[in-house]
Amino acid sequence: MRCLRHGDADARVGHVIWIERIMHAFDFDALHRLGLNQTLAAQWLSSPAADHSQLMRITELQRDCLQLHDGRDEYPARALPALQASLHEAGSGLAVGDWVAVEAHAHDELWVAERLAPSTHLARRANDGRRQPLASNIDTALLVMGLDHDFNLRRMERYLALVQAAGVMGVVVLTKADIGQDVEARMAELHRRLPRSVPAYALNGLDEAARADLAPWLGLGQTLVLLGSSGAGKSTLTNTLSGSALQSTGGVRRGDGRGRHTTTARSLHFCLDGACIIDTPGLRTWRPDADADSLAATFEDIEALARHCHFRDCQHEDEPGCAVREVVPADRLLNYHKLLREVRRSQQTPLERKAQQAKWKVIGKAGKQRSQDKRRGER
Ligand SMILES: Nc1nc2c(ncn2[C@@H]2O[C@H](COP(=O)(O)OP(=O)(O)OP(=O)(O)O)[C@@H](O)[C@H]2O)c(=O)[nH]1
Ligand SMILES: [Zn+2]
Repeated sequence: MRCLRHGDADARVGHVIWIERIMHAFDFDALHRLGLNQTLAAQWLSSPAADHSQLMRITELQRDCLQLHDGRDEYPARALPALQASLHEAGSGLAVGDWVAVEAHAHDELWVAERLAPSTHLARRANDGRRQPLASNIDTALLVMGLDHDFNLRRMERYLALVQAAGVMGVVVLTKADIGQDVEARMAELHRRLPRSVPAYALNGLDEAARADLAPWLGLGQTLVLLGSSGAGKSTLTNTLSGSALQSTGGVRRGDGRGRHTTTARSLHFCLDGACIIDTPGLRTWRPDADADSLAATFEDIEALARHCHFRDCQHEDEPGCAVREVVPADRLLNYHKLLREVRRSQQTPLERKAQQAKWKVIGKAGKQRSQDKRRGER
């Protein structure tokens, strides 16, 4: 992908045509196909920006260069420095999936002037502690896990907790049901461990039937992401859901069923059943991020039981009168504690982390000193 530069004659001619073409009336149907829902549409139409700019969705983002989609075509664009600054100040930033107000300025460039508040937002914590936006306006996360050696309930629980904490619906998809062992036993194990409200499917990602299984999540106007470890079957399932195996390879255009053509973006796949899938490199290597409160909300069984523990600050380890330990499976409890620790650590600023490390160092030294003293005393 490249951004347009001034003086790039060929690009400029093409661009003038784009500008004339894109400045058309609001077309809900075209944008609905890109994942726009009624709520966001109403939010847009009531904003002043709707009078003089165009609503588009970010389909790709590399440094300052953006790719935008208007439901018909893709366009390169940049974000206005003022927008970047205000988002940065709020500890946020643009992400694939954001809906934005686009202005065509005189010097034949498209500029993103505003962002519609996203309904949901997946982010990760970078090494320096900053939040790094990954994807916005996601309705459903398909949590993909293979029924082979990939199967790991603890990891599934972790994905689920963290997408739910971001307000995204988590749906468990166990792939490789055609070759997996103990499929029924593993499904039963999953149902015992996870809340009953979590939908779960075992399927063969290579089989067309997967579309029927997942139909409730694939309707028009829905946006999905697929999360899971490498080799779990995300690409395979994306291909099956988007029918790309049926399309001639290399073709980037396909009909949208209404005689019009829609350009397929690299990070955005259109499902045969109407939904779109966002797939960016960042999501592939996603390290989930959430705050302690929303995490606790997804382990509400533990939080509810904890109110009946004898001690108010019960850690549910070996305290007497613990109401949690005897009901909640030990492994789930262990996972919960591990996640909480991780979340607390990731919420620290670099300075706080340093202070904590220094504290542990002092405690460690004191411990060493004590055991040395003790040994000396024993001699
Ligand atoms: N038999 C069978 N094979 C599957 C299924 N799903 C995926 N595979 C195979 O598993 C391998 C990995 O699948 P991918 O779809 O590439 O996995 P991925 O999650 O996209 O992996 P990354 O791109 O590394 O993140 C491929 O050889 C697929 O053909 C399934 O449901 N059944
Ligand atoms: Zn307890």
